[in-house]
Amino acid sequence: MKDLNDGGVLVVGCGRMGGALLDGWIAQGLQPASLWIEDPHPGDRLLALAAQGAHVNAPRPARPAVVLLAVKPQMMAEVLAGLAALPADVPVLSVAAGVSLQQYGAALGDRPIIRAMPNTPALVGRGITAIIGNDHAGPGHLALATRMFSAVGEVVALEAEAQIDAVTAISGSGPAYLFLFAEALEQAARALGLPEALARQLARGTVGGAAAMMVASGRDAAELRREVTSPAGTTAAALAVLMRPDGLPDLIAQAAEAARDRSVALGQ
Ligand SMILES: NC(=O)C1=CN([C@@H]2O[C@H](COP(=O)(O)OP(=O)(O)OC[C@H]3O[C@@H](n4cnc5c(N)ncnc54)[C@H](OP(=O)(O)O)[C@@H]3O)[C@@H](O)[C@H]2O)C=CC1
Ligand SMILES: O=C(O)[C@@H]1CCC=N1
Repeated sequence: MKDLNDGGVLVVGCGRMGGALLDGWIAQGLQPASLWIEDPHPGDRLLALAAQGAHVNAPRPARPAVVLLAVKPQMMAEVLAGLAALPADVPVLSVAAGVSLQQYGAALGDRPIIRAMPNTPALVGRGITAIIGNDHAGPGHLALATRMFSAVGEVVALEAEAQIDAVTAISGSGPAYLFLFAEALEQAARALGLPEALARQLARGTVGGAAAMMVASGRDAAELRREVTSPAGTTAAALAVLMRPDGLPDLIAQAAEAARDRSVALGQ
C-alpha cells in the first residue's frame, strides 16, 4: 500500500462495491488520509472515513497514484467526462460491468486503463477479481492492480476482454446466487415446520460451512456432493428433484446467460 499511501487514491463512486474494496484496502493498511472519495450522498461509512482524514467530495489531488471508478455503468459517461483533465500517466481502474476498454479510451484518451470485475466477498478478504488492461497498461500497471485486488482476495488475469462479460455473470453476480440459495433453504426449513430462528441458523450454517469446506479441502464440488449422498438415502431423494433436466444446473445456466447478455447490453 506504500505507493498508494504516498500518491493517494481517487475513488469515484463509493456504494456497495467501492465501499467493500475500500474497507478491504483500509484493513490492509491504506490510510484514510490518502483517499479522495467522490459520492453524491455520503453515508455513515464515508462520514466515518472523513472523520479519520479521508477527503470526501473535496478538490482532487493533481496526480493520484490511481483512480478507481465504482459507479454504475449508466453513470459512467458523465463521470468520464469529468475526468478528461487527469494527467495521462495516471492509471484508471474500473469495476463497472459492461463498459469496454474502447469506451474508456474514447473518453479518457491514451492512458493505462484496467477493467476489473471483483465481487462483494472482498469485504471479508475473500473476493475474486478478474482483470484485463488496455494496450497502455504495462506490467507495472497490471502488477499494481493485482496487488490492490490481492489485498481483498484472489486475482485472475484474463486473456481477452471478451471474457469479462462471462466472468461478470459467474463471479461478479455469483454471490447473489448463493445468497438466494441460502434464502431458499431457510424458507424450505420454515415450510417443513421448523421455527424461524432455527431455520435461519441451519441455512446459514450449512451454506457457510459447505463453502468453507469446499475451499479448505480444495476438492471437487461434485466429489463432496457424492460423499453426502448415501445410496437410496435422503440426499438422493432431494437431488433427484434438483438435478432433473429443468432443475438447478439448467436454471443456473439460464441465469448466467441472462447476466452475461445484460453485461453485453450495458456496454452498448
Ligand atoms: N455490487 C456488486 O456486487 C458489484 C458491482 N460491480 C460494479 O460496481 C459498480 C458499482 O456498483 P454498486 O457498488 O453495486 O452500486 P452502488 O449504487 O451501490 O454504488 C455506486 C455509487 O456511486 C454513486 N454515484 C452516482 N453517481 C455518481 C457520480 N457522478 N460521482 C460519484 N459517485 C456517484 C452512487 O450514489 P447514489 O446511490 O447516491 O446515486 C453510489 O453510492 C457498478 O458499475 C457495478 O457494475 C462490480 C462487481 C460486483
Ligand atoms: O448486478 C450488477 O450489475 C453488478 C455487476 C456484478 C455484480 N453486480
